[in-house]
Amino acid sequence: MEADMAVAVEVTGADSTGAGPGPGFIEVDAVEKVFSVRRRGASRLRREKHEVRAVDGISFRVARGEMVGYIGPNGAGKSTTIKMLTGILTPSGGRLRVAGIDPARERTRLSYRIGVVFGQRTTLWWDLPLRDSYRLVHRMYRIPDARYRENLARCVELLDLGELLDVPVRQLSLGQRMRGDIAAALLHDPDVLYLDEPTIGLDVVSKAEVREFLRDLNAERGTTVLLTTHDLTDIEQLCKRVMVIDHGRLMYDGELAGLHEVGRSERTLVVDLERAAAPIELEGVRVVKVEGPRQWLAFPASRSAAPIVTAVAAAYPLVDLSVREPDIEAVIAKMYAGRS
Ligand SMILES: Nc1ncnc2c1ncn2[C@@H]1O[C@H](COP(=O)(O)OP(=O)(O)OP(=O)(O)O)[C@@H](O)[C@H]1O
Repeated sequence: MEADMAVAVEVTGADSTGAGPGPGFIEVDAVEKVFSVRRRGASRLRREKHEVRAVDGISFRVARGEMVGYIGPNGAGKSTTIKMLTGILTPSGGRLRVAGIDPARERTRLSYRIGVVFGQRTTLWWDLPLRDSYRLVHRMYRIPDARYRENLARCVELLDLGELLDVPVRQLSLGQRMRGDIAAALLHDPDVLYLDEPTIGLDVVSKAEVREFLRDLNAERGTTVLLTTHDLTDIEQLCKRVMVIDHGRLMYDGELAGLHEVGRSERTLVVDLERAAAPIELEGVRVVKVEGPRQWLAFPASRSAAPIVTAVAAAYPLVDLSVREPDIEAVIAKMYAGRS
């Protein structure tokens, strides 16, 4: 990890974020998950046993009513963490509690307190109309009739499901199905909602609708939300706090603004030259990309862009230029690049 990224690994203290050693609604202490896999070894004949440390000693606290983003690249360990928090997987080490319940030991009891939405899979019955799926959820969770009716009416209104209740799930669009899935996860009034890629594949309008609903749910009901996503706009619009996991380890736990802070270490000057040229060589400037006559020059954010612009303009005929602040994706990509 680069020196200027050091701030990224500082884990915030116990306070409004719920992080740190104090009690939390979700408590994760030095949790590990090691998978044993068999792969073909050098001999190609025998399969050798390997260990995959999917989650490698993670600790965090989430306070009741918090909405926290849980992000990281593919294979970082996000789903494995969520599966342990639902009780589907048993940790290899460490301690977990959700609403005071040990998920692996009391999975059924926990299921009444949590809701889970996987963006890439549906928990609804494919051939049944939405309404029938909800009736099954009603029975499965033994939701009192009045509460069920009230919750269903609220979800139908806020998620705009009225016209869809009698449509078989397989005929719903992805966005409609996602709204249907979110409703199914909330009919039993869970205290905690785990969302795994809730906006994946949705169009801009559907994404906005899902985000608005989640924001209202959190504000009105105080539902604790742990949100896994590759879409950082989800995080920007929903979560003050974000945790970044990579190679099974927590790399960052803090305010989203902190990630921007990290990113401010470097800015980019984009120059359009009159014609293509070799990468520009200037002290303290790094050429990150060249595309025909356009070059991207990264420089420390603490430096002014003016002398760089002057130097480039003196050496090359310039057509256009702009200075770009890093976006959050670039910041996170940089964090990962720094680690590897
Ligand atoms: N059942 C399993 N058996 C063996 N290895 C597994 C198993 N489940 C996950 N892994 C491995 O553990 C690591 C973490 O996987 P995980 O699915 O938790 O990552 P992720 O962050 O959710 O990734 P993605 O964003 O791609 O869903 C990966 O190397 C994965 O291959």
